[in-house]
Amino acid sequence: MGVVTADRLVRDFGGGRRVGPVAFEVGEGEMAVLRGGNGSGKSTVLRLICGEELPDEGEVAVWGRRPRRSERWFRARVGVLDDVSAFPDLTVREHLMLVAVGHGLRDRAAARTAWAMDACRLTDHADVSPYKLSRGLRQLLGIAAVLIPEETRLLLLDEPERHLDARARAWLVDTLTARRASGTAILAATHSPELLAAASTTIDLGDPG
Ligand SMILES: Nc1ncnc2c1ncn2[C@@H]1O[C@H](COP(=O)(O)OP(=O)(O)OP(=O)(O)O)[C@@H](O)[C@H]1O
Repeated sequence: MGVVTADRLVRDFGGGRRVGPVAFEVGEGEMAVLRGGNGSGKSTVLRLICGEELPDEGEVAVWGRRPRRSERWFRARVGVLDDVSAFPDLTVREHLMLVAVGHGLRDRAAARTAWAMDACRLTDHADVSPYKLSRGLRQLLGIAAVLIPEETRLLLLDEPERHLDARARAWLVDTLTARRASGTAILAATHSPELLAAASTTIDLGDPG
């Protein structure tokens, strides 16, 4: 069974704005990328896979079940990176601790948080508000939060490379490749040539013109 199965998915916003049909499967240890011009539907497909939107045609399944991001079962297994939002009165460290504790890491939460801050170049910014970070560092905070839970078996990433410099983009590819090697499935919407080159599968949504 694939981790993600999308069967003839269509999302119709009306007025000729229609995404799909698109069909694909992502299996364990695969890194699939959604490629396409601006407005081609990459973010929409990711929202369909999260269950944040429902398809107008076709079907989507995650481990054979209808996805619902609001369900605990889904959140325990699936890491989702989209627009990074934060609590203004919590520090970077406190955000990541919240994620770690929320994912049941308890006595390992502090160590895992320290690991994620180090991996994502956030250690020097541990005690500041996310809103004081540069856009690239705030993006790295979102990536750190997605990487913290170790039990996550599927990562859904909407333009993870956004605002990252060349060094961080190279690090991102290495990190996702390592995560993949441990069996995690990855589906990313991207414009990044580095991620496109590293992917095992490319899902092309074309160019809406
Ligand atoms: N909530 C919505 N209501 C109406 N139209 C929408 C909505 N969300 C997306 N669309 C339309 O669906 C199409 C696909 O948008 P989407 O954001 O999925 O594209 P994308 O490939 O992620 O683009 P980009 O590369 O610019 O981020 C666009 O025409 C967009 O205007």
